[in-house]
Amino acid sequence: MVGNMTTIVDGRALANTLMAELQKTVTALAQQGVIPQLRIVQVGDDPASNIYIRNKLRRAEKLGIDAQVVHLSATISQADFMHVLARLNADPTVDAYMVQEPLPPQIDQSAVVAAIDPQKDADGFTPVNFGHLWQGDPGPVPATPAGIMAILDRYEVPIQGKRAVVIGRSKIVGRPLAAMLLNRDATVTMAHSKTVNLPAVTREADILIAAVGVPHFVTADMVKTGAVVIDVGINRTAEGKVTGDVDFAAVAPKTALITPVPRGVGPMTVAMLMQQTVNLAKERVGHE
Ligand SMILES: Nc1nc2c(c(=O)[nH]1)N[C@@H](CN(C=O)c1ccc(C(=O)N[C@@H](CCC(=O)O)C(=O)O)cc1)CN2
Repeated sequence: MVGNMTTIVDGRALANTLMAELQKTVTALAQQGVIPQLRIVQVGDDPASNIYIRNKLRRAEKLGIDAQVVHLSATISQADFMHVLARLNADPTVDAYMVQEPLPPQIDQSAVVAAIDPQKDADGFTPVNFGHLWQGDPGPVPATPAGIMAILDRYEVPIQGKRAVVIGRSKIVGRPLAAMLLNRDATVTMAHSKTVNLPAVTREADILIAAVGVPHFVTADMVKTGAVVIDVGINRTAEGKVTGDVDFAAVAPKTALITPVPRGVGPMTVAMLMQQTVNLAKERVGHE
């Protein structure tokens, strides 16, 4: 049971709405002879990555984006990997590409991200684009936090002046999301594994974002009544199901709005990647 006043976000429906809007741009580009070109670099065969990549390919095909996987061996060397990235950077037919994470241990992830051409950075992970984001002048931005901001906006959650607490400081979610919230004039706290008295910190939040990677980490006592709670967790149970970082059943009745897992933030990640690919393709055409 969820409290009367709780809104449960439907991330899949919202992603569909945004994609229907994006479809108009893709159709207009196609009329100019432009098909956005996305490449997804996959190293090895991580089962979860296979699912996410399949979702991305499906979504791209439906929209009319040409998305192709560059599949590399799990044992590829750093040097060979860098050659693949150099080829993608130099290929004028590629608008945007991303390197699916996680990467195998022999690969230096920071070096990989730094080697991506910032103008083809579908994920918004490069240091250059990260810098732009933190300067309040964003270019391409990471898809998951962009999806969270889209949820907040489409569900008309006020951000300016609100206290936002982000639990988790990853490069994919926590750090860029903190910058995005700050750019929208929230008062942002970044909490993490070394934060002292975390429940006292999270109880201050008007907007609480859990990006920890621990199932049911956020319990009801950590949440202020009437808060907005965004669950970024994708944790696999022993039964192969997906569960979030928030104890949904206990927390939801206290909230004004909450995202479920699955069908909350996850589908928005794929939608935002599509949006970013189209933006980068548009920029290329504009620059021609
Ligand atoms: N280079 C990147 N690697 C990874 C990213 C990323 O943004 N860029 N994010 C995640 C994986 N990811 C996208 O790549 C992703 C995760 C989850 C979903 C999603 O739709 N989840 C569904 C559940 C699907 C399931 O059954 O597993 C949901 O929440 O409803 C899409 C994309 C890590 N790597």
